[in-house]
Amino acid sequence: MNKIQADVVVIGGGSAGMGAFRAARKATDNVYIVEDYKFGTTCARVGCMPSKLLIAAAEAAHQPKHTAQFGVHIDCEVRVDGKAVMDRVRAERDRFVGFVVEDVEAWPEDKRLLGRATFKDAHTIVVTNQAGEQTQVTAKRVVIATGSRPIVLPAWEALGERLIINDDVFSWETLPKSVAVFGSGVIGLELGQALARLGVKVHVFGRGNTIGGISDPTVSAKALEIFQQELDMHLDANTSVSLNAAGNVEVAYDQHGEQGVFEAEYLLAAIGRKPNTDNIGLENLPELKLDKHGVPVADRHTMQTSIPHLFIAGDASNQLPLLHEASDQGVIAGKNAGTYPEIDRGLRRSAIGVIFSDPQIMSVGYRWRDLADLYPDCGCFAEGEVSFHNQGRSRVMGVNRGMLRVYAEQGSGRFLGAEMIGPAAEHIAHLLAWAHQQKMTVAEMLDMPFYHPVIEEGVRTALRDVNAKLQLSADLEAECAACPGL
Ligand SMILES: Cc1cc2nc3c(=O)[nH]c(=O)nc-3n(C[C@H](O)[C@H](O)[C@H](O)COP(=O)(O)OP(=O)(O)OC[C@H]3O[C@@H](n4cnc5c(N)ncnc54)[C@H](O)[C@@H]3O)c2cc1C
Ligand SMILES: NC(=O)c1ccc[n+]([C@@H]2O[C@H](COP(=O)([O-])OP(=O)(O)OC[C@H]3O[C@@H](n4cnc5c(N)ncnc54)[C@H](O)[C@@H]3O)[C@@H](O)[C@H]2O)c1
Repeated sequence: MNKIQADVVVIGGGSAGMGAFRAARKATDNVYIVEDYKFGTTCARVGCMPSKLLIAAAEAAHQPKHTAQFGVHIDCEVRVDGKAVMDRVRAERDRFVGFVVEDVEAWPEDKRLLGRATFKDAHTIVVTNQAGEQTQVTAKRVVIATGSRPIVLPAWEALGERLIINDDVFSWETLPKSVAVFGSGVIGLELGQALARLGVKVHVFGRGNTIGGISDPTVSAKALEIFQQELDMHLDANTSVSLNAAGNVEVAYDQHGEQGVFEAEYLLAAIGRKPNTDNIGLENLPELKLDKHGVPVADRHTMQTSIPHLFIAGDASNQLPLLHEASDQGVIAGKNAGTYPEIDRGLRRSAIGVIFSDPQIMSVGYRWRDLADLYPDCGCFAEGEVSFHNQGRSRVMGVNRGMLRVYAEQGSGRFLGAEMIGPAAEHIAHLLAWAHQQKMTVAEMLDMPFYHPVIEEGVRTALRDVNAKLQLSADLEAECAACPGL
């Protein structure tokens, strides 16, 4: 067996692992990165980028069919060429992946190991490549950046190749006729709506009437109302899944007494993702503290686990499975692994999440659910809102669907967070996340300029609404700082 002595080994060559490798190399050259499958990252290869390419095609197909409200009529058929759609998705995707791979190939070849890494003990990692050859890396410090994988229910395994995950969608040569999407979270909404707008027959099956992970009941109800107008959704159905005689997937469902059967070419599993920490030999590290999901517990500012020389980053950490978080966490973990035992608290930014459905969904800072837990029954957070139905610019543009709700702290008037479905949510999310990270009060936000007529004037309306409900005083601020959930 080949044997290597390393200062740092990074397990996983995705966005978090790449950030960790670069950051660790600032402290020492003796850093190795191990990738089990292919360099190129989940985000570029089968995640963020190809999903947004598919959504862009869907928007192009959707818009010409919805011009009549402006008195503009396109009196010809919109034709979707499934093969051309998927050709563009894959070609553009490959271009993005190409840039990532170029970066990786600029790194020293001997420091890049291809194969599956597993822990033998807290300093020893065995890497097994596809030919079955093994390399043993003895490392002073380790970063786990192994990402996540889709959850697949055991009952679905019998569907064989009719069961698909996001990776499969982006290798399609053309569009299928029908897909049963399981999960009405981020992936289910983004891919389900895009496929439906491209002419694929789609039914979405969810659980507990939740949609897009929205926690605010008012925003969630609005989102349900909007998406139910466009998509066939069964968000709280009992389902049973089988293969029929034609080899297609058959979903029999019962949604509160309404029964039906949906036949589809594929079942897309989008019911959440699971960190890749259950298959890397962590059982050989008995001193490692794990949470109830079997994921190593880590300090969010240092990414250090309970084994001081072991760090974790990205989806593997199960903290916030998003691309910018994976990159930030990777840099923090890699830097600290490079300089250990000297470690620093890295920058963790305000939370921001965007779903690229139409309308878009976003959340910033604390979600409504978090606040209900932090301030239970003490009345310490106030809520304000705006409906986009009569919002000036949104009506002008015919995108006047949705609702923004903002939250602020009593006493201090500090802006705490927001949830929204509606127009330009990806941009409004940034505006609000920057204000949140700056710890601005609602009054300070209202002192900022708002142009006319813009969709952001809706933000001002929501801020004014919450402002009117705020009571500001040092006494109340102290009282709220002592709320039982904080
Ligand atoms: C369909 C989809 C759309 C998405 N869209 C967005 C979006 O729009 N915006 C956003 O912010 N986020 C989005 N995400 C989430 C984002 O892609 C992830 O949060 C991010 O890619 C995680 O990066 P990572 O480095 O943790 O994992 P990855 O990039 O998956 O890297 C982990 C790597 O570790 C390797 N590995 C695993 N086990 C081992 C082992 N034992 N040994 C060696 N190597 C191993 C894997 O092969 C993989 O290459 C999306 C995800 C999906 C699935
Ligand atoms: N725009 C983005 O930033 C973006 C896009 C895609 C993916 N992602 C990342 O990928 C992660 C995974 O996405 P996801 O959509 O798979 O997970 P998710 O957690 O967003 O949604 C899963 C959904 O599946 C439902 N569900 C659970 N069990 C079910 C069952 N048995 N039957 C039907 N529904 C069931 C849940 O109620 C939930 O609504 C996200 O958390 C996000 O971090 C981000």
